[in-house]
Amino acid sequence: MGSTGNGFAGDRAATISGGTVVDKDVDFANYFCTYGFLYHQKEMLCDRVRMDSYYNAVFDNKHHFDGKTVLDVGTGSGILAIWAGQAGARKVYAVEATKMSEHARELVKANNLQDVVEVIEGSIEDVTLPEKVDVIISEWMGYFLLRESMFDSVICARDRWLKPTGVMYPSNARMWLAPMRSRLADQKMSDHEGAMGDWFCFLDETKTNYGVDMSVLTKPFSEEQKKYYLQTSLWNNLHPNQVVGTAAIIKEIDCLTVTVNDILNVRASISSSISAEETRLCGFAGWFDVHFRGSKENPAQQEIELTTAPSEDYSTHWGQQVFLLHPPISVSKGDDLNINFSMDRSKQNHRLMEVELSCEIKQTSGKLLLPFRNKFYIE
Ligand SMILES: C[S@@+](CC[C@H](N)C(=O)[O-])C[C@H]1O[C@@H](n2cnc3c(N)ncnc32)[C@H](O)[C@@H]1O
Repeated sequence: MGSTGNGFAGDRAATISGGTVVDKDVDFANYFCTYGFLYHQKEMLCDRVRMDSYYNAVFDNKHHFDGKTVLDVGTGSGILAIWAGQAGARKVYAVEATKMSEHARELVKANNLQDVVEVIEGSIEDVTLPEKVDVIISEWMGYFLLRESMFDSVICARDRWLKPTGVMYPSNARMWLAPMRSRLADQKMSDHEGAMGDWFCFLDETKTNYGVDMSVLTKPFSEEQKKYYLQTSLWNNLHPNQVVGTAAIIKEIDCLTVTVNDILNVRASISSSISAEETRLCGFAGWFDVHFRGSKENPAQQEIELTTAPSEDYSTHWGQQVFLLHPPISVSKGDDLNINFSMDRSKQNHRLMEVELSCEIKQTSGKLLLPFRNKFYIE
């Protein structure tokens, strides 16, 4: 119907993402391949917080969809495109890079929307649509919002296919950071010590049994293990009482106007105050929220929020990203934290992130503790 999709497999062209040249085959093997499995789509479809937020955003704001044209960027199973169709869209273009598009097409047909929803297999960057759209809907958020860098593709779609009067679903996004406590810090430290203890046994045995001294590899092995156990951020669903100080916003995004350049990195200088009595500062937790507000000219009738903040009642498949300190630091209520946060894309893989976090702690007495600076990897 006037639209073309390039199959991904075998297409060795390179694309540019945020200034990085990306080999599409490598990207497919490293990133897209898991999205081709139904079990993975099902994990997202089972996330009630995610599902309820998008469902309510669409059906509480039918005026954005009724009789309109919609583009679903990365339709996966087709769920968001189907909802847009059920909410009265005249036409929905549902673009998916992987073979999941075949399941999406079947699902659309089984729900009698084949005359409205057109599933297109291909990368959104390569697809040509026959018209511009009123709404772009997409679930593009990765861990700590920006991991996966899928939002680049949504921005590309917006710049090419959204009418000047169009709206973005979601319309806004924010990243948050807060001090936290967790036993994970001790566990990771002990796992690291165990791995290094095991290495030294291995060195002895290799020398005794096979006559080769491998101790020259101790330094690189130790660096590798340190990165794995102590510097890689962790997925966790925290209880709110593990957040021991005020949370601060480190990035705000207006999905209608943001550029890829704006999301290549995140830089923030924030302060936080310890709110728990005597406790251990074990690290920092990062999470995000997105909002469905429509646009200034065409606002939502009902604003919807999707939050991945620590909650007693709900959890999401995104959880929170935890950046642990080794060793933890004793802090008390009223201590002030000045935190510098920076996040950049990994040079090896534009979908992964590297974080630098430094912090200065001023106790209520006025005494300054030794500042620290740590590097982390969001893998
Ligand atoms: C997080 S999933 C969301 C799937 C579905 N929209 C949902 O909400 O359940 C993102 C989907 O976007 C697809 N995707 C990511 N980047 C894409 C691109 N550049 N072009 C087309 N599809 C893409 C992935 O293959 C994946 O199926």
